[in-house]
Amino acid sequence: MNVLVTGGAGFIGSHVVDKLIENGYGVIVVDNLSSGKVENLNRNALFYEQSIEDEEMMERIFSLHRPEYVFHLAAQASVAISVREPVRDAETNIIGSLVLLEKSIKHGVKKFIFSSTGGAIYGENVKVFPTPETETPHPISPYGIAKYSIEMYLEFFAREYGLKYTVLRYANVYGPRQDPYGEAGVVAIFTERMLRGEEVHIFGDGEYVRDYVYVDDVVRANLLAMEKGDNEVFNIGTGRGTTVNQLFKLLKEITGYDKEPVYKPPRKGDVRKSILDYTKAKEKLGWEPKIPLEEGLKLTVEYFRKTLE
Ligand SMILES: O=c1ccn([C@@H]2O[C@H](COP(=O)(O)OP(=O)(O)O[C@H]3O[C@H](CO)[C@H](O)[C@H](O)[C@H]3O)[C@@H](O)[C@H]2O)c(=O)[nH]1
Repeated sequence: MNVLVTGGAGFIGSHVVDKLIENGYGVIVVDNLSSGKVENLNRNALFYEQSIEDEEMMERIFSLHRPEYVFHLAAQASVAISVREPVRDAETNIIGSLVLLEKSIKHGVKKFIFSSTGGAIYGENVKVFPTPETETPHPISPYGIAKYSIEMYLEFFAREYGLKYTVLRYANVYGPRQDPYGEAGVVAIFTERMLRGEEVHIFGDGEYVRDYVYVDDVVRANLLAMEKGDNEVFNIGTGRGTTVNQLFKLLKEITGYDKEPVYKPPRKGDVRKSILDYTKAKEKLGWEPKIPLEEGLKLTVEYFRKTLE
């Protein structure tokens, strides 16, 4: 059976591809390598270096390979870039997603599994932690706005054309292959800098709380969504909050880093706290996180050590 993974050369997408191939699926990857890397690509996947906005090419790929499932992970993934360049963000995250949705309907895709954001969708005025899906989204960045728009488009396409979908709202995903050079992905950034013996910067007082979820757990949620959770939205997080200061300490111990952090002014637009309630995913997808933070960080450090050798 053929499945399509957009963003399959990226951090999370490439892990989804690996698992699908391990399970015997024929995997077609569409990735324009804007942030994805060829090294991440599974050699048993069929690869198109292609932007999802390219309607003609998407038509060709869908009619040639007839994917039964679409895992949509291609995105302009930086919140900061979305603030600076909302048009570019919308071209990929809104228009690109719409092209895929149209093709999915036209070619009879069985299910569309959409990677959304838990971190950027609920906004600043949340009162309940861990936050459940019943909290009304109030995205405060073009990135969050685009992700939420696609969630609403999915609802529309389901009602109007019977498209089946599942939305997965991720917490802060970390693990092997996360890019340590971007502006986001604090675990990758800290790990790389500590292993190189470089300065580590903490923005603000370091008391900003996030919910860090290991990439393998996120992959499992994607595969479970093939069978379950039709036309529903799920938080994929751990329900556990960790401050940047705590994260620094944990990684310092694992890597053997011997310097103190350097505190910098707070980063614009950072929410103080984000923790996701995953009760619904547990009940309806049979999903729960399996890798505790300490273990996931060890696995991540091991990976980064190897890439530096
Ligand atoms: O060098 C750094 C980098 C980050 N941070 C802090 O670490 C925390 C986490 O920052 P990230 O950039 O890793 O992630 P965000 O919480 O900003 O999350 C955003 O980036 C994520 C990427 O990992 C996801 O895309 C998520 O949906 C989106 O909201 C923040 O308090 C940030 O200020 C530092 O102190 N120093």
